[in-house]
Amino acid sequence: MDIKVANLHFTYPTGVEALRGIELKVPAQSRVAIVGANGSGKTTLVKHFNGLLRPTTGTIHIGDWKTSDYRLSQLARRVGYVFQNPDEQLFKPSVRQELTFGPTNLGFSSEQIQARVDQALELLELKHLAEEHPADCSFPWRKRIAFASVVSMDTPIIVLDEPTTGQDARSVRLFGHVVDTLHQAGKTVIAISHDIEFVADHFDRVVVMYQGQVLLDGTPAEVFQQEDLLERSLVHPPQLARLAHRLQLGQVVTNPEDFIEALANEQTAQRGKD
Ligand SMILES: Nc1ncnc2c1ncn2[C@@H]1O[C@H](COP(=O)(O)OP(=O)(O)OP(=O)(O)O)[C@@H](O)[C@H]1O
Repeated sequence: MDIKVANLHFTYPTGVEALRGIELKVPAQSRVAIVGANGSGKTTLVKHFNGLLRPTTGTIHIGDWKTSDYRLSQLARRVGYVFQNPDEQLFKPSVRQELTFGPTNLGFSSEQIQARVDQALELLELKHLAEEHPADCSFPWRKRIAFASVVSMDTPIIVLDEPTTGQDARSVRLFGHVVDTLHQAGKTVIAISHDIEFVADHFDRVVVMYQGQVLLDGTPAEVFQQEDLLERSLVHPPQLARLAHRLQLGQVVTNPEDFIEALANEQTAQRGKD
């Protein structure tokens, strides 16, 4: 299901002009990371996708739905939103009930609900906590529960706001695996993230925001070579990309395999010159 944002402006009641003319098209089954400095408008933008915020001017289409024509509860069928702070999201007395709430509200049959809840518990490795109260779990686990409670809704689009904050390396790897699995299942995953290695490893497209506008939009390789513009938006390319740049390897690399290949190519080229 495509997302189309046209000339989106949003001003908070306080007068802060948070979005200033956003144009964005996200085709179905995309993996898009939104990066940028604090206050650049990332959260304000994604909150428009599921109707948590409504445009001051401009339009958003989710598939054939213009969001301004639909209620929040209707948009929840198409866009699942995982809050940055899980405590804004979790309110049920057990993890299982938390995961059951969304699909129940969407009107799935009890068998479908059971299947979705079991899949989400399995995918996010939460089975052992199914009967626990979310409030008794630590912050990283509450974030994981919040993530699972949106996965269980089985929406075609999932938005993650800073998913890896506070997570250890193992959980970051798991979250990356979940992003890849959702993508393979045909879903669009959009993540706001300051974790640039996570972005480089699991997303095909990077949108850089700056002062309420889209500053850069492209593949990780295209975006990470724009060092000057990234500097302005306080985004640091992944360490490997910076190292490759310092070594003048002549291409943008974001993973170890590409780095080794680029280094080997460079050495071969050097030997050819000697
Ligand atoms: N509820 C609000 N009321 C008034 N102004 C707000 C509100 N939420 C955000 N803002 C302002 O809108 C601008 C964009 O904020 P937003 O949270 O969208 O940025 P962000 O890029 O997501 O930042 P962060 O990385 O810190 O989450 C900022 O100037 C922020 O102070």
